[in-house]
Parts: sequence; structure tokens; C-alpha cells
Amino acid sequence: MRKTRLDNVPISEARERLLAAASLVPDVEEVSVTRSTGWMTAEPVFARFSMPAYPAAAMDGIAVKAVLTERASSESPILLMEGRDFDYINTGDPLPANRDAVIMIEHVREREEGLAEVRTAIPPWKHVRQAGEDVAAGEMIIPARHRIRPVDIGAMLAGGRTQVKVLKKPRGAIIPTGSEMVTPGTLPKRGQIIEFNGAVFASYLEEWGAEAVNRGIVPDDPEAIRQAVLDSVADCDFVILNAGSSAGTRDYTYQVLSELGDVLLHGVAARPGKPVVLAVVKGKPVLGLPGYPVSAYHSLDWFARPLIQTWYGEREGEGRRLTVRLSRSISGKLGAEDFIRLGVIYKEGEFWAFPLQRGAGVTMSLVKADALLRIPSQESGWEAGERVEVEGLRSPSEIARTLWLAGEDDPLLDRLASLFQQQHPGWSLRRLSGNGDNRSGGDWHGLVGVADRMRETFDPAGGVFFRLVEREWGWLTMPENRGRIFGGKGIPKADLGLIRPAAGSGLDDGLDRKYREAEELLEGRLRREPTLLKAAAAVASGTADVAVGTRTAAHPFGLSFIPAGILPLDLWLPNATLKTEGGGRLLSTLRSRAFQQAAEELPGYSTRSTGEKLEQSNEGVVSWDNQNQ
Ligand SMILES: Nc1nc2c(c(=O)[nH]1)N[C@H]1C(S)=C(S)[C@@H](COP(=O)(O)OP(=O)(O)OC[C@H]3O[C@@H](n4cnc5c(N)ncnc54)[C@H](O)[C@@H]3O)O[C@H]1N2
Ligand code: MOO
Repeated sequence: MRKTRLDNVPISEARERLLAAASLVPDVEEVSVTRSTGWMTAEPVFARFSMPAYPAAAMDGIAVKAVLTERASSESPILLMEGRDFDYINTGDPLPANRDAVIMIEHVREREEGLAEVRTAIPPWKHVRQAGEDVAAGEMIIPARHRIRPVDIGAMLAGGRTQVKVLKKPRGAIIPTGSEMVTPGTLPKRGQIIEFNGAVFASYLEEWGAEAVNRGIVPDDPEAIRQAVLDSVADCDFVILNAGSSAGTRDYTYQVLSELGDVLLHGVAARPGKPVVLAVVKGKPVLGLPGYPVSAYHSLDWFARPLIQTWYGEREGEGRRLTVRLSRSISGKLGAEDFIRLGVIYKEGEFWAFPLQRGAGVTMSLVKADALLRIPSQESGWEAGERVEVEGLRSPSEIARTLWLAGEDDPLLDRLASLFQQQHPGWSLRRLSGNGDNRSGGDWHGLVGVADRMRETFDPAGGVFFRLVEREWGWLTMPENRGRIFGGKGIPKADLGLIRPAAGSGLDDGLDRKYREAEELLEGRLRREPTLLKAAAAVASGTADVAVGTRTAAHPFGLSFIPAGILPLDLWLPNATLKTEGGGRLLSTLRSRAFQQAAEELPGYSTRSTGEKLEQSNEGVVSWDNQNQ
């Protein structure tokens, strides 16, 4: 029963169907007040005792009977005698019998021993906290369906409560399925995938107030999946089955759920996250969510979060809204809601947003997203420059303290970013993945590349170049291929798969210059990967024979590195960045000893001119003694 045509139900309608079909009846339990933060009250909480339990002084001073001060004035002060007319008293002390007011010590002139002069009349109960002023016995401290906060704990304890009745957390079972799944920490063999959606789901469920029960990996076997679902509906309030929700030959979610219960729908009108199966089995909602991590995250948010909110009688909260301008046009698909992860950059008083990678399998696009854009199903998208409202995933002030670098890739830039954040708490440095040719977009505060090359391709007059590092570049290949990749002129043989550096990068330019006479051999070999480490990963995985890259990039994969030369890597900071606080901070990190050390710890870098301001073109081949050779 492989189902290949999916439904196209709008998310909001799918959610309504789910909530209407699911019977959610929360149980009640009692927890200790001191550990009740975050729980939802099941009943109103009433005070057993009054707080304070007795009339008490609100100020340090003397306790008196107010009527004695009736005639006091600065012209005719009155004299009071300790013991007979007043007693010394401190804040919080019980008011003695036959006293009804407190005069602050600042307003008392202490005469000789035991005598006090008072110059103003005070009314009864002045500076007295009445019994129950804070909480009176029988008064409601917090209502039912109230999420307990630390301040509520204080009031409950003061009111004599030590236990509180709360709604039990809903138990959500998580069933990760897939014969290819291995547990985290295992080195995945070919065909294996580390199972991590389960842990992501569990963490979100807990954040949203549920108890998560991760049942562990279940293989792609309908019988095993059926059993896991039956076990889960028996002792949990809802179930999440992941993945196998689409149309593959081993996608059993739909089949199993339609046999065990009622399928409400298979497929929502949204991207990513389309192949969702919603069902009810033995009265319990079961969510069959797609496997791609981004789709999994979104569909969890659409369906599991509202289930939990409904359990607690809460309404869907408004996300953090942020208005941004789009720095590029963004299109969506008519008839489906599109969800797009955005990077947001703050420049000259405005938040500018641009799309991050759209693939549903790119977990890092969620890790890196600053905001989420929803394109409604009847909207085809927006033009560059338009203002749109998005859901902020980081606060505007965090975004405003984030610098973005574009241009050439190098793993050292990750170290720079990490150090920057470490040295300047509250600040961060991000990188636009890609190459040197996105300088026209302006979605950045600084540009990485080779200064001489950048000077040729754009007018750098409005900024300053700084040397980041000098790096060794060359050819990366599997050690066993080392001896047989090169043909004539030192260029890999024409029938080998070659990965070139990103188009327009200094490294690609270096390749062209060095092998000028062998240009025709390089021509037409156009596979490129966005970063040096991704290129090295492709060689290590066997989809390419050789990549142009750096010694550092070869290192984590154990690839052989055959040096071709040394190239600088520079940073151009426009004056608009240099005059900002962030620009100054970035420069200080670039020039810090810690950054130099970080570079020196990696193979293939020289830091002899790191941090230097580059005054003019220093044409010519760079060379240095490489101790890592
Ligand atoms: N012919 C069609 N193929 C696909 C369709 C379609 O409509 N027709 N839909 C695509 C879409 S859209 C999505 S989303 C995926 C959903 O696939 P499944 O839900 O069936 O998931 P799997 O195929 O089992 O896995 C996909 C992918 O997800 C990763 N994954 C799965 N589980 C986990 C986990 N627990 N932890 C980490 N990662 C996980 C894994 O990389 C899988 O390769 O289907 C498309 N195909
Ligand atoms: O749901 Mo799939 O995630 O559209 O990629």
C-alpha cells in the first residue's frame, strides 16, 4: 500500500482536524511548591495563612498610640516617655499591644535617655503593615491554568502552601525509525545516518512543557513500527513517528497508521514539511513527521506545539516579530506555504534579510537562521527592497551586534568568529558562505579575499585592507592516488574529477595565474564546492579525485596535500564598518595574540603579517619557510 499521491491540506486546517480529533484530558498531580516553576496550576491556590500574620512595623522607629501626637507641631513639640508612651521598634517587628502607629526614627528627636520629641501629628496605622496586608488567609494567590513563576513561589510559601496541584505534563513518545539510523557518537558507515531528530524533538517537547519519551531507533519493519506505536499509545498522551512519511518503498508510516487507527490526512500544503501523516490511534494523536531535519522541525512546530498548548489550555503565542527589508527577491510556490530561513544583517539603521540555503536537509540553515519568513500560499514572493514581517529567532539587539563577512572561504575564519565572540561578549561574527563575487549585494560588513585581486575587480577606495594570514595552497587527493593524478604541466589528468575553488576567489585566480600555460587543461572542469572543507569532503567521499584547496582543509580528512604555492588572505573593511564599534572590535580580535596562536596551531598558515594594514599593492610572489612541510 505505497501511497504516492499526497493530500494538500493547509496547515491551519490540518491543525484544526488534529485538535478536534484528539481527546486531551490532562491528569493532575501534586508537586512541591519550591520546585514548581514552569508547571501549570490545575486549581486556584488559596492562602492558608495571612502574611504578615500580625500587625508589624513597616519602618524602623518608635511605636506609639497615634492619638498622643494629635497636638504635636514644630512650634509645640510633644515629649514622649519610653515604655509609657512609646517603644523602640524595627521594621518587621510585631506592633506591641496598645500601640497603633510607627514614627520613623528620622522624625524623632531623641532627648535625654528615655525621652523622645515629636514635632508632627501622625494618623493611626501610619507605617504599620496590617495582618494579611500582603496575603490574607483565604485569598487567591494564583488562579487555575497559571504557569508558575518564581515570584509565585514566594507568595505561595508566604501564604502557607508547600504543595501545589498542577497539570501533569503530557507524555510524548518519540519513535525514530529507519534501518539506516545509528546512535549518536557512532561513525556512520556508507548508507548510515546518525539519528538526531529524536533528540531535537525531545528537547523541543521539554521546552514546550511536555515529558519526552524517546523510544530509540526502530528499523524499517512494519511489524516493529506497529508494535512501537501500540506500546506508545498505551502509556503516552501523543506519539511522534519519524520518518518514513513520504513515498519511498520503505516508508511505512502511512500504512501502519491506517491499519492501526484513523488517518486524518497525509500531506500538508507547505514546503518544507509536506509529507506529514496525522492520525488517531486508540484515541491518541499520532504525528508522522518527515525525516529531513528542517521539515521535521517545522512540522513539529505546526502540530506538536499546539497539542501541548491545548493540553494546558493555552493559546498559541505570538512569535517574536521583526520587520526586515529583503536584500534579494524571494519567491514561493503558489498553493503552498513556504518557510524560509533568513540571515539578517543590521546596516546603517536597518535590518536586511537574505535567504539561507533552502534545502530541507540542511540542518545548519536552522542553526544559523536569524529569522523565519513565511510566504502564505496565495503569495508568490517579494521583490528585493520590500519590507516584510518575519519571526525573529535572535533578538534585534543580538542581530545588531553581529558582523557579517562575505567573500573567500577559509576554515581559519571560523576560528576568527569564535574568538571574536569570546573576546567581545554579546558580539558575533558570521560568514556568508559562497565566494568572492557577492560584493555587489552588500549583505556584509567586510569582504575576504586577496587584496591585489580585489583591487583589480572593484574600487576599494572607501575602505582599508588588512592581512589575515598567508596560506599554503595546492592539490588535495586521497593518499593512494598521490602518485598518479598528475599529467603533463603538473595539472591533474583530464579524465580525473577535479574540484576548483569558488569562482572569483583569490584561490581560483591563483590557480589560473600559476597554470596559465595549461589553461586549456583546466577549462571545462567546472565542478565547484562552496567551501574548502566541503571540497575536501567530496574528495574523501570519492565523488572527486582531486580538489584545489589548502593544507588546512586536507588535514581533517587525512588527504594528501601537494603544495602549489602561497597566497595571502586579506580582509577589506569599508570605512562604514571601520567607524562602527563592531568594526573596531573586529580589528582588535584580528590583531590579538590569540588569533595569531589559533592560526599557528593549524597547519599551512603564516602569521608574519597578520593584522597589518596593507597600504598599497604588494604585487609579487609571497614565500615563507613552511615548518609544517
Ligand atoms: N517521490 C517522492 N520522494 C519524496 C517526496 C515525495 O513527495 N515524493 N517527498 C520528499 C520530501 S518533501 C521529504 S521532507 C522527504 C521526507 O521523507 P520521509 O519522511 O519519508 O523520511 P525518510 O525518507 O525516512 O528520511 C529522509 C531523510 O531524513 C533524514 N532523517 C530521517 N530520520 C532522521 C532522524 N531520526 N535523525 C536524523 N535524520 C533523519 C535522513 O537524512 C533521511 O535521508 O521525502 C522526500 N522524498
Ligand atoms: O517536506 Mo519536504 O521537507 O518539502 O522537503
